[in-house]
Amino acid sequence: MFRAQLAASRAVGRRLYSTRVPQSLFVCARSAARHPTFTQQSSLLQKFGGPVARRGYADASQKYSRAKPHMNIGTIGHVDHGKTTLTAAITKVLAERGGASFTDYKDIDKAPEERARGITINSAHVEYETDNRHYGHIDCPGHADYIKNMITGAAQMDGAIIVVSATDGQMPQTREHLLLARQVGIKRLVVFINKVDQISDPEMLELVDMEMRDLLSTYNFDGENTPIIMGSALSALEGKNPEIGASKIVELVEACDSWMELPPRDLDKPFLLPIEDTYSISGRGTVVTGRAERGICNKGDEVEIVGYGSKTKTTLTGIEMFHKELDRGEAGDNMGALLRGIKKEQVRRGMVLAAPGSIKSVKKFQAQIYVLTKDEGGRYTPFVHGYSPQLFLRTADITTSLTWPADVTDQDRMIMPGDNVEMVCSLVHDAAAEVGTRFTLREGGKTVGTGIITKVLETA
Ligand SMILES: Nc1nc2c(ncn2[C@@H]2O[C@H](COP(=O)(O)OP(=O)(O)OP(=O)(O)O)[C@@H](O)[C@H]2O)c(=O)[nH]1
Ligand SMILES: [Mg+2]
Repeated sequence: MFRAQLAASRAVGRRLYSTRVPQSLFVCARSAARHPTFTQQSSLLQKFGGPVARRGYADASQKYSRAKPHMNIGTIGHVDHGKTTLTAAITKVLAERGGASFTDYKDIDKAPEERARGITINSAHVEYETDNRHYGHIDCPGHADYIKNMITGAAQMDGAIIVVSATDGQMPQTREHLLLARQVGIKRLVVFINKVDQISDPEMLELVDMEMRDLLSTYNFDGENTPIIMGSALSALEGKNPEIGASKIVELVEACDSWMELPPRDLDKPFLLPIEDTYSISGRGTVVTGRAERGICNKGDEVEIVGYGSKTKTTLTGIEMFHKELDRGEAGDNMGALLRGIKKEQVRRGMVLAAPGSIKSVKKFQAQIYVLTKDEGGRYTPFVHGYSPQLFLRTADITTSLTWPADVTDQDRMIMPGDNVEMVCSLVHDAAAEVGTRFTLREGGKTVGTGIITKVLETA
């Protein structure tokens, strides 16, 4: 039965794509074999496309359309609360309405190339369209061990759907993810209370609703007005109980459209793209991927690779998004960028691609840091001057030592969970950063603090 559903939604997906491109897809498929786009050749295939793109149908004649505004959202929340099921359900329901190609649960969670390359569970990307918007959607893993991925995944989000199981209510990672969402600049969330098929007592649902509104307010979100949708992702995915299944997915997507605001894109600022991943494409060069944080870039532009001791100039020879070529990339785009004459070894995750001279790489800075409490998933015990956690800044992951600024007289003072302190961070490697850049501190699989740079003390 499932297979029939899959085939049906793929047929919808095919129709959708074939109306977008003037040629029949089979022609595309043939020409794609001769002129594959560079993301197609890379293992990005799974990450950046629905079944159509993944099977190699897209080709260079498919230009990325900017007809609808693009927004990056995703599912966050506690482990097993149903984030992946919900992601699959959204693509299924929208595929039936012609706005997506169905990506099944197993395709999101167990991407074959992830297995082949031996990466642990990574954030997975899917795309879909509503009447008003084009969404890129990241499904974040909820397990505490995968929080590192969640941080870089969440860093690409303009808005998020926080999934809470009605059977459990809010859990430690519900809180941790809310804090991280705040940290990475997400302003508005939509709540999906999942698994309502398992709840018979409406008061229980009311309680989860109230608790979530409180929690949202605690983390400075608009607890009162945030849309909360109650439904069952599994029912929607299995095509059962439409009153808590498909219709709730439609409500959820409408809530995303109306409540989440398109973020202002910093188009006037110099171009900056934090590098998330790198790929080597035989015969063409090296591709870096990530979400452009600010500015615009054009094919042929000169760019600089900054961080980890590098300050290398190169030329941007190709730009792609969701397997479609672009002449221009802009802030908010989740893109692949082809670099001229750069070897894969010269670039790595954590570096940035930037307009030449627009950002410096720093080694030491002063920052305002909030130390998480144990209830927020942080440390149970205080730490002292000299403490060395991992610092996550954009896509970079660097060991740092934390010390008191010289003007603090009591240098032996302990830093308690829940403290808000100004400290000096000395990095083992340099990273592109400036005043106002936010970061997270982690230790042994836990987020222990979050911070913002207030003063640069030493550049690379
Ligand atoms: N009864 C019921 N079960 C559900 C529902 N949604 C998801 N599940 C089940 O809950 C389990 C976890 O679902 P996932 O979608 O994998 O959860 P997740 O949040 O992505 O989990 P992680 O990625 O590991 O954090 C699976 O067994 C699902 O079938 C629902 O609406 N009702
Ligand atoms: Mg999942």
